[in-house]
Amino acid sequence: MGSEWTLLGSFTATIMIAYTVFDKFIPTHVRSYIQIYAHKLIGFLSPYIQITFPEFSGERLKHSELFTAIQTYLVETSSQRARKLKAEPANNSNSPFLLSMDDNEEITEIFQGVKLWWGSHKTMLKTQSFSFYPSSDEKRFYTLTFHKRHRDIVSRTYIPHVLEQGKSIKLKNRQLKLFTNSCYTGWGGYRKSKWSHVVFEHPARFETLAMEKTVKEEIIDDLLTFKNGKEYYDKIGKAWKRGYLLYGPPGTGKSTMIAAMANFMYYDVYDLELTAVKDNTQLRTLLIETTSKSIIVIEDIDCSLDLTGKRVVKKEKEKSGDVKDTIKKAEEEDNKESKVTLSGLLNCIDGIWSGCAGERIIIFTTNYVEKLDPALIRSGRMDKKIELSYCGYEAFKVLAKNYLDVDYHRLFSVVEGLLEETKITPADVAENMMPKSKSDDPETCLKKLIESLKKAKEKAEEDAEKKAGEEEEARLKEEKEKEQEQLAVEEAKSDEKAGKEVKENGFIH
Ligand SMILES: Nc1ncnc2c1ncn2[C@@H]1O[C@H](COP(=O)(O)OP(=O)(O)OP(=O)(O)O)[C@@H](O)[C@H]1O
Ligand SMILES: [Mg+2]
Repeated sequence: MGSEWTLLGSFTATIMIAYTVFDKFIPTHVRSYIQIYAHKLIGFLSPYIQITFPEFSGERLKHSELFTAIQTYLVETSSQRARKLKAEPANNSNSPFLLSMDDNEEITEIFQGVKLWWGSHKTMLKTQSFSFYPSSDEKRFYTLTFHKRHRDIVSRTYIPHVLEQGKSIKLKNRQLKLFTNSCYTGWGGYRKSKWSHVVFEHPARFETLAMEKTVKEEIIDDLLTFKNGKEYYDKIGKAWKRGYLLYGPPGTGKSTMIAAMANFMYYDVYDLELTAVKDNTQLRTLLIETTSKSIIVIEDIDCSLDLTGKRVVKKEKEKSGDVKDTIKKAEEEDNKESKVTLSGLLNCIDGIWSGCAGERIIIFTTNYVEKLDPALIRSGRMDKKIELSYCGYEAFKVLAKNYLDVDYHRLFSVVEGLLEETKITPADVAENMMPKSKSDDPETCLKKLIESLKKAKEKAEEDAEKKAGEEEEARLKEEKEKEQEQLAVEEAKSDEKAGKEVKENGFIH
């Protein structure tokens, strides 16, 4: 700032020193007069404007969201520039502590060619009352100083920019949550389902997801377009939502992709277990309770809902093997209480889309896409269908980088050849390639993988041969049956003919 400001600074400092020195001797009402006139004098002489952002606002002294957003913004921008910093514990997993501008510290910032000064301050209120909380008497505030000719740009552009940035940084730094719904019995024996959550700390990222590069990029683009599409969705009059269907055999990375999406978008995950929801009404309540910027996941949709609307307990069936018992149990349960139906689910999804503002993604996963009702996966409900399939060479290279930290190895070409002839899931490739001891180098691990790929290939060939043999046997059997049928028809015909002749001629040759 110019010499004018320096002069003013010294003048203010002198006033402040005088104010501090005589603090104890001057009565409160005289002090406040001095304060008012000192500020008026400064305001009259100075071409600069100062805005104060207090930590608490309103009659009930609510924590100001404005202050929090500025604080977050300044933590990100000031820690590089401020010379007096303070370290505070952070409650996110990115870093154990946060560095922010210390009290009574000032930093400068240039925004669109405009110079601005941010100051961080703290005052102590002198209260008579006793408090257990020493910090409750502290009043913190930020000041923003700028030349009065920039008043418009600061109020119309800069402050909204700081608030928006602060909010988005806060969102990025918050801890993601994984919600699951569980059943409990409320008053009067009424069964309810409610969300409970844990911190979501899945390490999956798109970079470590093994799949074709082009498909991966397409999905990332789609997610980014969705994230930045608020205005577009408003313009076309559509709720800001997107539905994904992930399908493919077990172990191809459907759940891993959901975790990667959540980390990429910074969205909470609501893992909805339909079998723990009593009826359609409860389902609606659960979905309405979800917040925006979230991913609602219904895994194995074909197992959670029968497409005629009747719930089945396929997973249990598979586990126990005792089909009759499980069906009986499921029937008993169904008799005891109502159930979520396909139409109920569809209504809830459409309801939540139109009824709740805010960005939401809903993801269904299935191993059997062909079993799903077309109504469930029609465009508008499921906007994008993503197939996760067996491991190809590109996906293998990502896994090799993840697990062995190699970009290339002479054995890659052998693996490539075998992958073209074998169907193996990324989960199996990962399992076979993972080093089992410290002495396992990339070569050993790749050889192990090659061995299991060869075995898988042999087994597939054997299975194919067996299947071809069975098909041939079935074909021959069918042909033989047809021949016998034909023979029987012909015999019947000749018997009929002979019978006619006997009738007409009255004798047998
Ligand atoms: N495409 C992939 N990229 C990286 N890792 C993968 C991939 N697919 C599978 N994996 C690995 O295999 C494990 C199992 O994968 P995941 O649970 O995502 O499969 P899924 O498709 O959800 O299977 P399911 O249909 O049985 O639920 C994961 O923990 C991950 O380590
Ligand atoms: Mg899964």
